Amino acid sequence: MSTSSITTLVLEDESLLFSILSFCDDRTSRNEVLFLSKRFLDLLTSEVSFRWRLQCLHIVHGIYSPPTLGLKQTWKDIYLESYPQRNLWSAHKNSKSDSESNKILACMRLKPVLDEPSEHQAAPAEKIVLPLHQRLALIRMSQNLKSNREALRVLQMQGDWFTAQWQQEKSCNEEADGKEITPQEEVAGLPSLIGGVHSIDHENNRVFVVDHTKGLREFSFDHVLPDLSSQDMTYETCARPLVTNFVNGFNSTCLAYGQTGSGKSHTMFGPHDPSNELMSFDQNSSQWGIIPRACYEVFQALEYRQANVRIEIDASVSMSYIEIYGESVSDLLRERAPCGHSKVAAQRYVLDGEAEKSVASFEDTVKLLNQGELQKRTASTAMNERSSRAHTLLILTLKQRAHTLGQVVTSRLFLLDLGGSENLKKSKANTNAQRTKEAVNINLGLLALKRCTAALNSTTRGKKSHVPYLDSKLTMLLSEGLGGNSKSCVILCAAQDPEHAKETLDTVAFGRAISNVSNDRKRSDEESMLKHLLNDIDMSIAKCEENIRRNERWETKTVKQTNAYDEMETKVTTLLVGAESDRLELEKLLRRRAQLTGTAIDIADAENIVGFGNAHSYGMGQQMVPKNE
Ligand SMILES: Nc1ncnc2c1ncn2[C@@H]1O[C@H](COP(=O)(O)OP(=O)(O)OP(=O)(O)O)[C@@H](O)[C@H]1O
Repeated sequence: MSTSSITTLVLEDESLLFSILSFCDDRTSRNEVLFLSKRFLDLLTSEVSFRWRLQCLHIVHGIYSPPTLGLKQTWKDIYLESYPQRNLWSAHKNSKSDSESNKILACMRLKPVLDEPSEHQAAPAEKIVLPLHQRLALIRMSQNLKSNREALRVLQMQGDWFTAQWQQEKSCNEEADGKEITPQEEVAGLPSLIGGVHSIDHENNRVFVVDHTKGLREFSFDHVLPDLSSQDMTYETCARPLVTNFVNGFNSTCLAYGQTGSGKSHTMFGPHDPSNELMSFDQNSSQWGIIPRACYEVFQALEYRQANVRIEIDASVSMSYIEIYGESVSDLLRERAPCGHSKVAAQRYVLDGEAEKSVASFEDTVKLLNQGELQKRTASTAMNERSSRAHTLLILTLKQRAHTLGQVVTSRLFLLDLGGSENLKKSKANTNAQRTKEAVNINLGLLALKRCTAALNSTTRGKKSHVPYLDSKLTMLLSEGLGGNSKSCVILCAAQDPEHAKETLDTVAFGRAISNVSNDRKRSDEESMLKHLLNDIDMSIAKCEENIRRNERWETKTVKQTNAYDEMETKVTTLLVGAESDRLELEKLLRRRAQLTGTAIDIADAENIVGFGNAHSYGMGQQMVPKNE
């Protein structure tokens, strides 16, 4: 019997063995069957069996599952996640598999500490004195102690807190020198820690960071990768579930966040070879980053499916490779040509798939990746020899049509290498106008990203807050991955070195905020990717209209002026006032909506849109026909 038929048997009729039992009449054979059934049941709950079941789901139902396991993953976990999706490709739809809320995964990857200080390293960090309660917490954690009392005893034994010995030494020194110890000297004498990553608890995925202002702080993530995690482990843990999701017809987003030089490009693309500008994906595949690995796996999965899977699914892949530099979005596959016919319409051009190039194999994607690589803005700074000077977004689009389903299912995989947040002094970008402009553009995009994350986590009067996706091109393009309909993972890249403590703390704090955001994972079918953005604008328009209705009122003014015959006359003018700022906001939103939908309205044409020229309901500062007194 083949593996797939065994698995089908296992899946579809687990009670078969029990039916066999009921047929056994003599005692010996009954015992034998009981023994066999126990072994069979052991097998059923073993990891091997779950692997078989996944194979069966793939072959019979066309549900793709990864070929290998990630960090702390089991086949059972993957099976339990995949099984509810078994009707994805059938005409009979399972609503649970079609829409599901899931939180954004946050994974932390720490750059290994350099043995020798590099020439780009900043000044050494100051020492930080921790408050007593944090110091006790640290001892409790490192020595697995249950109470503060036990931790205090350890601290006293270590003799490095306010022990009798320390107090004695202090007073002796004071007497000998005949002078009082200043508060600064007192602090210097206390046990202290240097800032940065203090320790990592891999078992429970926790990171402890020491910061100047806040002392010791603890952060928990979905995964904290080991210090020397390989590219392979990073991919398996952070990106492979997203690729699986993408092949099964859902949108996925993976982005690398962190300060400059913390390893984002290393994680997303792989190490850069200075002797060869082009990435050589045919060699040294162990060093490939997430992007080449994801492209490779997608084509492998499609090939396997074509050869082995019973459901017939036609699939085509295309790729866009985009650079976001401030408010301009350019196409790396078209020699950095601006996307769209205007700056404002750029994101529409990208989200509508107009920057896509079709790719038939992994080799095709490598060619395009290399083409884009040559166009990227990179430069040497004091923090990174080859620093990305813009945000880079790669979008894989997969269009699939299962013969059983009829309709086309479109899924997108967004892979983003964000520009690094940068302290201008540290990176010495402030000495060069161009570098400064680049850093400011990067930081502005990241700031907008943080604002969106904060809004996604907050509520006003029990309702979800407005998310300012429209504040920057970066957040507009990322709206699917942040609070949209995509399965998302953020890789938090950070340096462990003490001089980067503040930036590391900033990265982990962002990670904590983003990991509280939930996305509503849905199949996008042929829906426009813009729907999400448009919904957001429509909500804002509705809010503005409500404010206008509530606050706007007619105000009558008496104005004295000379008429055409040089005579003084008094005119009564009636104006709509009270919602001027909402009116301006409404105008802005209507413009944005028009740009996104491609209906290039001129605001003069907006007369027909509610709120413009409709004096009964709104009428922006409209003057009524003056009446002579
Ligand atoms: N996990 C790692 N293992 C080994 N080397 C690493 C790792 N992470 C980063 N590096 C090295 O550190 C240097 C800086 O990394 P990288 O260029 O990826 O940083 P970045 O975060 O993309 O910076 P920027 O935002 O300035 O572009 C590179 O030489 C890279 O090879």
